[in-house]
Amino acid sequence: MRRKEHIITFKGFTKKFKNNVVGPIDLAIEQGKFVALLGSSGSGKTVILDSMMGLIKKYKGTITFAGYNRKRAKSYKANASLGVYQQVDFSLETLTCYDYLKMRCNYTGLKKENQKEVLEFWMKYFDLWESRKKRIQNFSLGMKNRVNLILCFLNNPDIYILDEPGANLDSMWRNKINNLFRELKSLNKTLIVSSHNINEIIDLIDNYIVVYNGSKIFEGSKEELNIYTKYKIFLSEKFDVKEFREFLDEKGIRTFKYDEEEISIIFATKNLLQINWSFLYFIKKGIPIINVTKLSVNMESIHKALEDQISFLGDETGEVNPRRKRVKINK
Ligand SMILES: Nc1ncnc2c1ncn2[C@@H]1O[C@H](COP(=O)(O)OP(=O)(O)OP(=O)(O)O)[C@@H](O)[C@H]1O
Repeated sequence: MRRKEHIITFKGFTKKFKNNVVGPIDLAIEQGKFVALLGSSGSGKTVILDSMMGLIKKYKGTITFAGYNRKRAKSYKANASLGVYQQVDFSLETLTCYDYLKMRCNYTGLKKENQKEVLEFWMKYFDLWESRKKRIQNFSLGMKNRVNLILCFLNNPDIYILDEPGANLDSMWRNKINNLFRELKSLNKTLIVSSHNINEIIDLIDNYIVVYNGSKIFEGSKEELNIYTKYKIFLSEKFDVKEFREFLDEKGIRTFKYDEEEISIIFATKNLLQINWSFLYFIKKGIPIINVTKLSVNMESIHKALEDQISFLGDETGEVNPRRKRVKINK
């Protein structure tokens, strides 16, 4: 069997702040995998990502990134294979889009003779070529976000770190980015995406890392996370809810809220194929299906999926020692 190659590792990583601590955290990210780093606001995602990128240097433990120890001076060399997406605020940026991106090309070490071709390709891809002579500060939020996205592709990196990539983008752009991610996957690139909401790319994710109050509470695959996808199905007429629930129950599919007024019911599946059972049921009954909506996977559903595996020290009332807010790691 091929040995797993870990392109990023955290060993005993601990970052202390005055009133808080992130860690200790151990992580191992395999080359070619897409990893979602999930956690509610303030759980530690940015601290983890900034440390991964080498922006935070003072911490306990060891981080290796593309073969470099992040604490070593030469670790900046690892950034040649790194593409980062963060929401940069361009409100004070007086350069035109083209000039700004050209300047950023110089930082990435992209050869001068290749810069024009690369810039033209990505600006056309993200539909900014026509606006290349306009100042970025006057761009719409969506356009600024696309400039941010271009930044992470300029140096054709092997590792991508993206912090909330779907924000301020409409569905057309999110689909386009999804296709781009699919291509990156086929090229064996590694991608770490941090998000509150992972709906758009859920099908592309191999592994999940979930953090809570500065601790890692889960690291593993979607199957291990035991997360299911919820669907809401709308019917054209009333049906025997009890019988429908029993039918799905037999197939191992959980059902949730029935809304009598809109005649809809929510059910949850572990794989896409299971949806067909509900279609089959209503087709057999001759009840027309009006619509089926995929509901979002949010932090609430992730915490629910982990409920059985974790026991929180402290409670909702906040009676936790803020300096050592810990949860048991169950892996
Ligand atoms: N420079 C800092 N000084 C003091 N505390 C900090 C600092 N940076 C982060 N923290 C604390 O560390 C914890 C983790 O913060 P972090 O920004 O990593 O959360 P996050 O998961 O990225 O949240 P969000 O989704 O809102 O961006 C928080 O309690 C935060 O207050």
